[in-house]
Amino acid sequence: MAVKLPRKDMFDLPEGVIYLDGNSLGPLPSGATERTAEVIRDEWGGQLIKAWNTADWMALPKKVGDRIAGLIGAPEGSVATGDTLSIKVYQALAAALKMNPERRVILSDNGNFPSDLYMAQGLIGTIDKGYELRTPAPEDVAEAITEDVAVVMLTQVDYRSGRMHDMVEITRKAHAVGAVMIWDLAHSAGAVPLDLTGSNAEFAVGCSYKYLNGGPGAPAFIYVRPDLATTVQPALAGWLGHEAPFAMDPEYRPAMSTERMRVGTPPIVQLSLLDHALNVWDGVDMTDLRAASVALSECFIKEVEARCPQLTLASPRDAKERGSQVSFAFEHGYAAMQACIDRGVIGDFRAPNIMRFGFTPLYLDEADVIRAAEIIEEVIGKELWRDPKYQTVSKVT
Ligand SMILES: Cc1ncc(COP(=O)(O)O)c(C=O)c1O
Ligand SMILES: Nc1c(O)cccc1C(=O)C[C@H](N)C(=O)O
Repeated sequence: MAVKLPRKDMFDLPEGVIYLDGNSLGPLPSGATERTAEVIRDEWGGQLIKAWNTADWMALPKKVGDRIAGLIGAPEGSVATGDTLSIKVYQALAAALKMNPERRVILSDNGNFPSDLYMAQGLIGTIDKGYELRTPAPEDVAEAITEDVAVVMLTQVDYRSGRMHDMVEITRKAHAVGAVMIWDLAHSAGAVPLDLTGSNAEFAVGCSYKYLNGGPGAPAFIYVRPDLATTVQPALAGWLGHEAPFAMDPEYRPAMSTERMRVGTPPIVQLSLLDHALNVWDGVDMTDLRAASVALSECFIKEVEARCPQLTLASPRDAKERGSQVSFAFEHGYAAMQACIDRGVIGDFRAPNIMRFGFTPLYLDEADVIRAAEIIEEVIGKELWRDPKYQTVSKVT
């Protein structure tokens, strides 16, 4: 049975904070501290190296991958976890290029997260076979899927604007010209309903520290379409992707499953925390979540636009074209965001002028959104952002 949203009691949020940054780093799920302490004390401390077997640590990446699969419309056994998202982007891209050896074009868009583009640039430099990375504007991507494209690699929900690509339609276009499709779901997993199986995409990747609330540095995931799981060639051929890691075979023989996308030792403490964090999704219907996310975002846009004519909506106005975040452009966005944070409304800033707010119906309701809009109105209307203390830009924005 679907549970009612929000589930605020399932998170340990600080008093007096309206958290609109779960799209960058999800908050601490209740009980996660205790679960993590238990893993450290009882499993690592008490069982030492035996815990790989006695606590079944080695099975944890797959267990967590199966739970994530359930949230992204993928079958059991199709998702491997570990490493960072940047690494998983590299792995997916390297494998995808091998599937299309005659072509030399990687198509992405110029709104993609820089690390995805850097990974492509780095890989191209390493292979050194004349590959080209094309990055048209997001709205021109569909048109740019031409017969010379080897791989289309896109982030479904744009990290800055929240603009959402049509996963089914773009994948269909990619396949129509014989290109391989990779989706980065960093800003989608746990934010919008997904049907990876239905999309027919070959690969998807994502992180678990945003809407999945796995904590800073939580492991990433990679989906491989099941029919490719035993043929895809992992470029990062680590020992834990080997069919029999403890055979200590000097020859690499990939596992006959998606587990071949594993590389090295899994981060057990962080995976255990993520496994615990995923409990909040039990019984959540993603259609209900989406409906609540749209309602919160629409309410926020309406309230902020009515109160702050100085801000310009930088996200699509049509909810169908947006993920679960809303961005506003404002020349003094950095300072204004610091002033909001000081008053308990936590969003973030993305250069050059974007104030970014994430909507996570697991722990937000309409009253939070209206209160946040009131505080933003105060900051903008009274020009509180002019205070000199908000002008120094921190290392992490
Ligand atoms: C779309 C997207 N891709 C890649 C990354 C990089 O992820 P990581 O730092 O985990 O490698 C991020 C976030 O930082 C992201 O939002
Ligand atoms: N991964 C991050 C980090 O290590 C520090 C600060 C922010 C992040 C983020 O995830 C940024 C995020 N991908 C974004 O959309 O901007």
